Parts: sequence; structure tokens; C-alpha cells
Amino acid sequence: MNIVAVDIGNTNVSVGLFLDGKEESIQSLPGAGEADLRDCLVSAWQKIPVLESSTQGKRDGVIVVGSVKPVWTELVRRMAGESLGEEIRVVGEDIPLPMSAWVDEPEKVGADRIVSAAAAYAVVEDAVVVADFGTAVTIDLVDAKGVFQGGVICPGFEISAQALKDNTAKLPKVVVHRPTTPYGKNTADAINCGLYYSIIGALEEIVRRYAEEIGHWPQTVITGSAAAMIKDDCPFVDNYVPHLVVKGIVLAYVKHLESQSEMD
Ligand SMILES: Nc1ncnc2c1ncn2[C@@H]1O[C@H](COP(=O)(O)OP(=O)(O)O)[C@@H](O)[C@H]1O
Ligand SMILES: CC(C)(COP(=O)(O)O)[C@@H](O)C(=O)NCCC(=O)O
Ligand SMILES: [K+]
Repeated sequence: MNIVAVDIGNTNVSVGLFLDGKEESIQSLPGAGEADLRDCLVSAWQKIPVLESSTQGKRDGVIVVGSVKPVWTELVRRMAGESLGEEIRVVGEDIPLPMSAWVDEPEKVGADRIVSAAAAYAVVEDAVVVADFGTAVTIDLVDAKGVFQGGVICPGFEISAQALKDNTAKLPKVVVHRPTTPYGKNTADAINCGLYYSIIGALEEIVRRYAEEIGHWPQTVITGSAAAMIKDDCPFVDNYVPHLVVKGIVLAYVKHLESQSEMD
């Protein structure tokens, strides 16, 4: 089974190539760069073997998209049609979500949250917290039975840094990095420490509250572009897994195939 899995976030698009179900490559691209995205999709797709039975060079694979940004879903749909002659399959539309969600309106939960929760639960097989440090920060709880119970949504580093600049006269725009001291001796460092440590503090406090609710400290997995930067300052986190959403998109497709073959 060969898959090009496309994770469309609010800032970046990640394209994963899986041959025979095995990860071959995952590349992240700033979503706004249309030409790069097209090149990336085409080059991943061209690594998928052509079907022996096909006289038209049809490739033996699928393009599966998980998206929280509908305009970019349509962009990728158009690119796949124009450049590859392929239709995309969208998680939550053409492919069922891989996990049930006990929330008010399951269809409104970001597909990225559900697929990464499912990917983490598939490994942990117990209650698990999945925190995704992207444009927004989501910290979600899956129970021991593998049901998505909900979570929290906070601003990501970039949004918070921009908000401080936009709503003040004197604060500069900071690109957050790992601080060397707990407090800053100038404005930029003060903002940097504030944003950096408040996200880590939020994660610890929120997991602590989840732990109180379920009666034990759950395994905690972090992902998203900013997770690599904070992971060494989060001793309470069990795993850092890059590209968990991409892995969850693949899982959604695999589960869908399995449920179809059970029905045959
Ligand atoms: N070094 C960094 N400094 C500040 N923010 C960062 C850094 N690395 C990543 N980020 C954050 O990661 C976000 C993009 O992460 P990503 O997981 O690709 O997002 P999305 O899935 O929402 O597109 C940016 O909005 C920014 O908040
Ligand atoms: C919370 C999110 C904005 C996170 O997106 P991201 O940071 O990955 O770009 C996204 O999952 C979303 O739009 N969710 C819909 C609302 C919800 O999950 O309840
Ligand atoms: K996120």
C-alpha cells in the first residue's frame, strides 16, 4: 500500500511518502509556497510504482489529505488533478475519522487533532495526552478505551508573539527560541522567556488536571514544529514524535481499508 499523506495546517503543509506502508520521507513546506508544494507533491507521487496492469502509466497509490484549512485543501485538490491526474481523498470526508470522539460536535474537531490522537493511542494503547505545538497549541486527552475526550486550544508561539507586538506601542516581534536564563534582562528576552515558559507551564498544568480527572498521570506525547524546541525542558513528557499528524493520516487510511475488507 503506497500513500502520499498530506497534512495541511494553518502555517505549513507536510507531505509524507509511505511505500508498502513504510515511511520513506516527510517534508514540511510553508503553505504559501505554491510552486514548492506542487514540486513536492509531484516528486513524492513519482516515487510510487506504476501499476503493472496499467497501459496509461497509472500509479499504484493514493493521495490522502488531512486538513484544517479548507482553501488549501482545494488548492491541493486542484494541484493533484492538474499535475498528476489524481483525485485526493480527504480524512473526515472520503475517509472516516480513525477514532470516535465523545465531544459536543465531533465533526467540528480538527481532523489533525483526531488523527494524531489515534496515532498516539495506536502505540500507547492506554490513556494518552497528545499536545501539538503548531499555529495553535492543542492538548487533547484520549481515554484508556481509545475515545477522544476533548482538550484545550491555546495560541501558538507565533500568534502570541505577533499579538504582543500588534497590541502595544513598545514591544518588538520576537521569534521564540530556547532561553538560556529564566528571566530576560531586556524586552525581547523578557517576551521570549514569557512565551517559552508559559507554554511549558500550560502543558504541565493541563496534563496535571487531566491526571486528576482520570486518576493517574497519562502518557504524554508532543508533536508539531515547535515541539522539538521545548522537548528538553519538559521532563514530564514521555515522547516527542515529529509529524504525528502525517502518521495519523496514514493510520486513518489503513483503518479504512481494513474496515472495507472486513465488509467484503
Ligand atoms: N523556532 C520557533 N520559534 C517560534 N515558533 C515556532 C518555532 N518553530 C515553530 N514555531 C511555531 O510553529 C508554528 C508552525 O508549526 P506547524 O506545526 O508546522 O504548524 P501548522 O501545523 O499549524 O501549520 C508557527 O506558527 C510557530 O508558532
Ligand atoms: C485548533 C486548530 C486551529 C489547530 O490547527 P494547527 O495549529 O495545527 O494549524 C485546528 O485543529 C482547528 O481548526 N480545529 C477546529 C476546531 C476544533 O478542533 O475544535
Ligand atoms: K496544532
